[in-house]
Amino acid sequence: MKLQLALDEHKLEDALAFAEKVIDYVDIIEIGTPFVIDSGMNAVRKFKEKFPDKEILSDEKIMDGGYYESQLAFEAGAEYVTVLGVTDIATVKQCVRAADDFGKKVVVDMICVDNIPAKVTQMEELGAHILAVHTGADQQAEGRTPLDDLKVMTDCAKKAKIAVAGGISSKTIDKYVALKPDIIIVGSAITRAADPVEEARLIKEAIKKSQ
Ligand SMILES: O=C([C@H](O)CO)[C@H](O)[C@H](O)COP(=O)(O)O
Repeated sequence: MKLQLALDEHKLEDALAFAEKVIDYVDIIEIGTPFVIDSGMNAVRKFKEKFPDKEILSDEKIMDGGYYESQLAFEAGAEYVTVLGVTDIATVKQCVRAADDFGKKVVVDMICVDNIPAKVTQMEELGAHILAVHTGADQQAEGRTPLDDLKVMTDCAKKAKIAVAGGISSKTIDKYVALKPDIIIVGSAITRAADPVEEARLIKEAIKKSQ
């Protein structure tokens, strides 16, 4: 089980310095969507240069132009790119084609997908590598969590790897690791913590204990 650190709100130089502090606990560094909007593929390149042994995810949440937008991430050094599960199947197919051409992976973000079992079947049929259960920041603000969707996903996914995101912290991590996803994604609980290193350490410890 890997820990993915989502960097959403930092500027590039601050993000690089922040990541340095917690890097020992992190397997995948996510260049989060707001960060991609702010710094683009330059952030992916800079993170890959500074942390060549870590995997990088470019959280583009692709909605169209699947091949080209995936290619941008992979050429910049990302191992993973995200596409939205709610988009047209043609776009997901193009992302998967790009990932296969570059030897990289596509993560389908299931945010706002209503029928998770049907979408899982469709995504697995077209070869999506990872499916991410995701309760977005605005949904979290209304009191929602990704736990129930993760249960549904673990019951129906047969071959894709599973990731989960949405307000997970050291206080809630045990409920998520118990369902054995392949990747746990944590953003604000670490980046906004009073002590980010301790928060990252506690989360990584819970992951290790569950294995
Ligand atoms: O994908 C994300 C969100 O849509 C903002 O871009 C976050 O990176 C993801 O939800 C993880 O962050 P937290 O929910 O703060 O843990």
